[in-house]
Amino acid sequence: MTFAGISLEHKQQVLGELSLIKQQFAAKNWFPGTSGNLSMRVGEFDPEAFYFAITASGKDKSLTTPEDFLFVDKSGRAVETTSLKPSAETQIHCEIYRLTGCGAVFHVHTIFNNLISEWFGEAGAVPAQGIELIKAFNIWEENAPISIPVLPNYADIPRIAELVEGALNPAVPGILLRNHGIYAWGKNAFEAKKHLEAFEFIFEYLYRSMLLQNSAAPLTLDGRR
Ligand SMILES: CSCCC(=O)C(=O)COP(=O)(O)O
Ligand SMILES: [Zn+2]
Repeated sequence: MTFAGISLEHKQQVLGELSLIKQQFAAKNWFPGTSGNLSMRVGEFDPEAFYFAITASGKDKSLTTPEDFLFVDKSGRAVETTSLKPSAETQIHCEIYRLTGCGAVFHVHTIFNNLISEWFGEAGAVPAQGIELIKAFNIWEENAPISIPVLPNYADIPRIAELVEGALNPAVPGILLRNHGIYAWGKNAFEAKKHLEAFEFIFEYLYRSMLLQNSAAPLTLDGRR
């Protein structure tokens, strides 16, 4: 046993899963300039005491090293002796776990999530409707509208973390930070990854559909403008 009765085998299984996902996201160029952070809970969820593995701060996340992750408690404090620093955005992960009881939280910066969060930043939410991939969020209603919250991108992370509770949309497992990136979560790493991929599809779809709507007059039936 290690901290809080968590077995070494369970810790290693979590680190293996996170490491694989980190490599998969890096292959999509989802960690430009050391941005992004990933976490996965270890052990059962208890709002009073939970633990998770999280990426160390400031690392090149396209590399795989023995110093990629560390374990923290519900306050974001390291629970084992380490020289590693947890992600600068650990407080946001803590708040998402506390409020949702989820099993994994993934954060990436992409061009599409930045552009869309900025475009709708003033409104405080991104509206989307009629996009098939909302089924990834377990929304099966035909043509259902969804609303993805956007929080301000304060430099002071605890200031952002305290806004998470008021912004959560129980139907939508994600929150955007304006002109910064997205946090997506799920009951486990598989689900959090599925949700993140669906969000990124939706952002690219919205971006391209806005471009199309603003492009030149539609073609006539014979292909001329
Ligand atoms: C280099 S991007 C600025 C920090 C950030 O937004 C991020 O996602 C990465 O921070 P971390 O401390 O998790 O490496
Ligand atoms: Zn970030």
